[in-house]
Amino acid sequence: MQKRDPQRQSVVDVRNLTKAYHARSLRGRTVVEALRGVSLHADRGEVFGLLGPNGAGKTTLIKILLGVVRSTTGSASLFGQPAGSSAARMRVGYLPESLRVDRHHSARTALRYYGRMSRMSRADILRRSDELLELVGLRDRDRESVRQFSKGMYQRLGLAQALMHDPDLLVLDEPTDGLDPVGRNEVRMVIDRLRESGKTIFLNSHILQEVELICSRVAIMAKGKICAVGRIDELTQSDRIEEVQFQVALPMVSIDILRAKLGELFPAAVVAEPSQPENGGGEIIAIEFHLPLSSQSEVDSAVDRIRSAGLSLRRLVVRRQTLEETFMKAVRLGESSNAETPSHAAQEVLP
Ligand SMILES: Nc1ncnc2c1ncn2[C@@H]1O[C@H](COP(=O)(O)OP(=O)(O)OP(=O)(O)O)[C@@H](O)[C@H]1O
Repeated sequence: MQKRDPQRQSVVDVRNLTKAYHARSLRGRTVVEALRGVSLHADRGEVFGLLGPNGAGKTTLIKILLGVVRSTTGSASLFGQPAGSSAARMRVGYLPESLRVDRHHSARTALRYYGRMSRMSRADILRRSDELLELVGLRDRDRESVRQFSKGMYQRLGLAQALMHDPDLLVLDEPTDGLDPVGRNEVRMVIDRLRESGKTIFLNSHILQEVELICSRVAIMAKGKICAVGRIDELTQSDRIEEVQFQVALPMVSIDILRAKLGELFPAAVVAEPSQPENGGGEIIAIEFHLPLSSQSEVDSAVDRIRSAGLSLRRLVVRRQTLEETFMKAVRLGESSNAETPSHAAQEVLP
């Protein structure tokens, strides 16, 4: 069980949050339990990622944090203030999934507009716009119509608008969705700079690769519950090995001899490929096989056995669990068991 560092400043603190939507349909009144006892926290300077399949409850959780939707039970606070209170709202910036900026705006006039909405003074709007246009790399394009912007530029402008009132927490809904690799990289770089400057970022994304690159911690949600939460290396148990593939070779033997030798050494070996004679003349016979190993020490001892049997190790591929595999496992488990028991990394201690 993980202990939280008491020195860390909690920014987002969610405890036993539930949300039931009451909806009317042709079948009468229905209740949708969008959140069913969600607890999580994000600390200052963290980039926290929320992952989950459609309908998991991510947007509902974000809406509660922003004070747009009220929870049914439980608590959500930002900087120790109830989510939705004006004290909490003042410290949050939000980039929605599809920000709409009127096409007649330039980056500069759009920021002026958002600054006025935040009741900033003219001088502050000017100063802040300069800083932010620099930060998001739009300083040279600040007077062009946003009509000419690429999606990546548009999204960077979105980040700048969310930062106008200098919030300490940024909530980003699918910040890199629909961007090409260059656009994603640009947005990622801005997020990195913000993290370095001490901002906390809470983002919702379904692009696992992206989350892996950006986030320091993630929570995986399914059916309104958290099924796993922790650092990516904890969740993927980065020391945990999924599959090990070997290629070994022996000179001047037949494939049958090599197979027999392998069978003696590793009865559990699954031979993947028939032998490929090398050197044209078939003097070296190589064979590929998989072993069901799950730890580095098992790999080490398999390598020792291969060497002491006089075999030459040609290739060794150790495949570890990816975030996608972790995600799929966590979601499947969460959906089948209603996520009553979160994975071990989920059992973080709340103070
Ligand atoms: N206003 C609403 N009224 C009734 N049901 C709702 C409402 N908003 C969301 N829901 C339901 O609550 C559940 C969670 O929805 P939510 O939008 O929070 O999920 P999500 O993880 O954000 O999904 P997606 O990735 O598709 O946006 C879904 O079953 C959804 O249909």
